[in-house]
Amino acid sequence: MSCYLPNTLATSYQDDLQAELQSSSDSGYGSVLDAHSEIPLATPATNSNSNHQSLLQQIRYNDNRARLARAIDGTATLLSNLKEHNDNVRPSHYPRCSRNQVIRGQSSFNEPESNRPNIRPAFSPLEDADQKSEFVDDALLVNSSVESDINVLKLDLRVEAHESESLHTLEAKSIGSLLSGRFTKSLRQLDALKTRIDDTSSKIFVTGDLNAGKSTFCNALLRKQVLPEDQQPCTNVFCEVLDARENGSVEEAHAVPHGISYSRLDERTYQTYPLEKLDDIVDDSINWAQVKVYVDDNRSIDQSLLRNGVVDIALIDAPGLNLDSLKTTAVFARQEEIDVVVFVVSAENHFTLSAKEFIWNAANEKAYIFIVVNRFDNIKAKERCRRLILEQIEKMSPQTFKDSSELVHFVSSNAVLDPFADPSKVVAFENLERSLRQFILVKRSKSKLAPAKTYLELLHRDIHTITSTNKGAAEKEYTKADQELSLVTPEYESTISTRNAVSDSALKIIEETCRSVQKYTRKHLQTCLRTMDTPICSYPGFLSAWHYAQQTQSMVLKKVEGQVLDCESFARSKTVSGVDAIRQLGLSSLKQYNPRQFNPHFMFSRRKDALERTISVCVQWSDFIDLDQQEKNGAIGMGVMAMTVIGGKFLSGKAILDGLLKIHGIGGHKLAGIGAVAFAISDLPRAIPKNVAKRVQKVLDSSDFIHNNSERIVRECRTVLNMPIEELRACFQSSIEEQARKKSELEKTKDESGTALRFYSRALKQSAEMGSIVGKIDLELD
Ligand SMILES: Nc1nc2c(ncn2[C@@H]2O[C@H](COP(=O)(O)OP(=O)(O)OP(=O)(O)O)[C@@H](O)[C@H]2O)c(=O)[nH]1
Repeated sequence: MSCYLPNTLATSYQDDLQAELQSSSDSGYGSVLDAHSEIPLATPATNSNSNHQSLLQQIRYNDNRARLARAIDGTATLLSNLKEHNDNVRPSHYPRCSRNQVIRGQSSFNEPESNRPNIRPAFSPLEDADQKSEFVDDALLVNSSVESDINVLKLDLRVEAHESESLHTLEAKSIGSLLSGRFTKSLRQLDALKTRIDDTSSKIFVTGDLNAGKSTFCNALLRKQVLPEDQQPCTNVFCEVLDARENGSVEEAHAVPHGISYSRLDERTYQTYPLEKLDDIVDDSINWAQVKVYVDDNRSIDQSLLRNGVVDIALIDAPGLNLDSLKTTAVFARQEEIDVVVFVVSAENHFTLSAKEFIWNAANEKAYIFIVVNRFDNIKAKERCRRLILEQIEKMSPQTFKDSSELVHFVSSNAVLDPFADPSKVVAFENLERSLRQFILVKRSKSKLAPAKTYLELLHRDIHTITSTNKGAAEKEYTKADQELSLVTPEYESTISTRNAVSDSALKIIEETCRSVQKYTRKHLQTCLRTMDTPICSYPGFLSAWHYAQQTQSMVLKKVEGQVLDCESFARSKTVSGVDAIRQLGLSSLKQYNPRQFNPHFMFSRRKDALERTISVCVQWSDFIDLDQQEKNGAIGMGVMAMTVIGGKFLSGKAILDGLLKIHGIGGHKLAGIGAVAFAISDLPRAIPKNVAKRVQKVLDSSDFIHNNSERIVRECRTVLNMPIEELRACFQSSIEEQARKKSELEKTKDESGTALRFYSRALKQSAEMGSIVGKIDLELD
């Protein structure tokens, strides 16, 4: 476990150290130590500064690590929210922009230009919405230019979209689902980065020419004689030196056979040896692929390399390089967990061909290599040796040569554990150790923290682009819905009130029409019935009295029926006017109103109408005598009786006459009878129309003829007039329903886009803040 200082403590301590360093004449590592000389120029004061700087770097590393860890957590939460919104609320838009817009965008992240990843400049987090709104046109659509705008959240639509779908036909849902996949992938990546920056283990890979003193160098670092040293090449197996606390504080060696994946907890994967037996194992490359050497290092964290307060370091002592081992060693050095490659070269031999090839390749991959020029004590012309070696390094790794004061050290490793050695050699080695510690931190910062920082920056640029796009789209959608609602709502309310007003007016038209028709019908029929007792046809004479009565009755009935038809005709014309008036209401108030064809001739054309207007009456004997007048003449009782006896039998005038005479003869008042008969005959032209009218009237009264017909006619008018009203209502209803549907959709859109607007505004702000924090993290530890 590493010992991290709390951030607040770290910051205050950092400030103190900074102040102290500023007051010092030395500004950094390079000026403190002449790394090319075995005899250090450092004084105790400068050594102290160097220690402080080393500690300061540790603090800064831990501070950066903690800030990146917080940024990763915050970004993961933000990304989860974006995914949740995209998955469950509404699919996100994917930006489409032109290259011009990309060029116009400026990065706001506080990072030196040279350190920025090789990506397009993103929009400033606090950029105004106008610029963004240009960015969101056709937001749902994508085109190839989008590839240059989005990095880690980029949708590879050529691969991810179904072949049959062109980019422009991808629906919002499909884009949302593709984005969701990207969010998930990015969340996984954040998780991996968090694990990576939380990982405190680090490996130093020590390689070099045969017999250059690699094992001696490792032992010097450990301040312990652990690895076998020999005059002749003896290390044939990769030896990894680890802290014994990782092995329950037991010092021992685990020899791992070829083809076996080592697991400390699984004893089947290795064979255990005491450290004293290492000589036998490291030589035996036939049986062992690698050896794990657990060593106790109880020194304080500022002295111990295995446990230095920031990282848990493992040292790997590799077999000496030759043409056979070159390939294997190069593969080993390339491993992800190798943070630092230390190349040990003998000052006496300089670089061999294998060494040159290895450094050349490793320099290309790891950029910087820490070079230990060992056995410097054996060199007399030290300056010449240093110059020659540096010239070689310049050719192999220009980067390493550039920082050679920090990365190239001329030492004598065997002096460290030699109690009689020249102290200056030990000091030189200690300076190497400090450089190595710094180098490890710098490398670690680059290998562990830099990828996290770069990824977070890229991700926040993408999140910024996507949230800007979505915010812009939501804003546009909200404004549009709001504007449309401000038109649709009053229109909808107006349609409802117009519908009510039109309905009232139409009902009024119906009532007025029906009232007028009813009034007309009643009055007309009543007048007709009152005036039908006047002779209606010419009297053909006594002998045709029966025919006269029949004709009179027929004409009376026809007259009544005619008057009913007249009323119907009046009602029809009134109805036509009413229908027209109602339709006019519809035409003036509805945009889409196509009334059905109306044929007024179909009114009153049913069989029922014909029956209602027809009167069924038969001619009767009483039609021939005016009973009122006979009563006055005193013969009523006899006449009535006689007529009752023969009533219905006479068929002609002669028969009537005979009948009348018999009636009066039987009564014994012959003369009076003859007189009465004569009167009755003479009264027939007047009596018949009067009696027929009276009887018809009676029949009509008893059958409620006027009322029934007026009701029938009015009912028909009402039925017909209701039709255009129903049409109008239906039209209004569909118009209102359409407007209500549109209104409800707009309200929903406004509500949803308002929610999205608030959500993306928040996300944009959070991303801008986090992006800015990440941008300010300076991983340079020098
Ligand atoms: N004079 C001198 N001798 C050294 C120095 N460092 C190591 N040696 C000697 O060099 C010889 C080889 O040292 P090793 O540490 O075994 O070399 P190596 O590189 O590990 O050897 P292999 O891995 O087996 O190839 C030993 O005899 C060491 O004592 C040094 O700085 N000065």
